[in-house]
Amino acid sequence: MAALSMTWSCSPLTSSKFRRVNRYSGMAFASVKSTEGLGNLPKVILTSPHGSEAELYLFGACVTSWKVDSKDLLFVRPDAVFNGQKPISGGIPHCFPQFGPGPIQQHGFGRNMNWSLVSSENVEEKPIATLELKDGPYSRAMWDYSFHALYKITLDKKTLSTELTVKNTDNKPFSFTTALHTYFRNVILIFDDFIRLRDVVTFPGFVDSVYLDAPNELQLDNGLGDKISIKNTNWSDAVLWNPHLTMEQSYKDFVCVENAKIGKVQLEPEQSWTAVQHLTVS
Ligand SMILES: O=P(O)(O)OC[C@H]1O[C@@H](O)[C@H](O)[C@@H](O)[C@@H]1O
Repeated sequence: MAALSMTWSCSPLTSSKFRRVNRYSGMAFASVKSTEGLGNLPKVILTSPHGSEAELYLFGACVTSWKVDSKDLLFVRPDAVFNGQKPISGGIPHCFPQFGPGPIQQHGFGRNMNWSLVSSENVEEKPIATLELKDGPYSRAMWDYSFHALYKITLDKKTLSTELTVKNTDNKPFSFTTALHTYFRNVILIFDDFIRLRDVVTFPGFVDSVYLDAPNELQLDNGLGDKISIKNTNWSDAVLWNPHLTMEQSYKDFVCVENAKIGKVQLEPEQSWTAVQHLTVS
């Protein structure tokens, strides 16, 4: 029986002793690139060495495209505007700090403010961009609290992950509701919530439903040959929305499956809340 054994003598890793060799020479690298998108808005492109790509706008921290094998699994509505005034209607907009209608603007101001890119890195061939949003005069006029939100987007071969952390940086408690209002490209409107209920929810017409305490994995059959797993940690609720005839030109092309927190998140000063979403296509 053959065995291979190697003994290494340990010496400090100094640059004079070791020559760095590029294991992946000739291969593509993960990258995070800042550029300009539609309406001259700042855009970030994440490219994975495995060929997948994601695009996000700093305005609203909105991921507008997620391509695997050159196929975009997200959908941007044909009526979307890229003018830095109105939220981008498509991709993955944020609803923060309010989901739906209420005391402040519909779905809150998070999708209507400029976030900043605070870091970009490549970890184990995965490009990662982290965006930040803090309160300012615009948010304070509607919601008078100091907060700090971080949004980390990681791209892998077949997975797009997002991690949202909201911290209370005020000296008083606050509460909020929130969602990731994901628009999926779709043709046959079938939503298969197979993990817990083994139910299939179809979209025969207008659908606008909130599922409290939803399973932490949902499966979407987009009718285009893809099954998309929508897995989450801490997004306890789900929202399904398709506008049907109120958006006649495009309702057949998308469905929104939203990871949400409809029950309020209550944060004391210095406390934070984190929720993760993984979209994986197979
Ligand atoms: O047009 P907006 O503000 O982006 O909202 C779209 C829809 O968002 C969904 O999350 C809501 O459940 C719907 O009621 C709403 O119509």
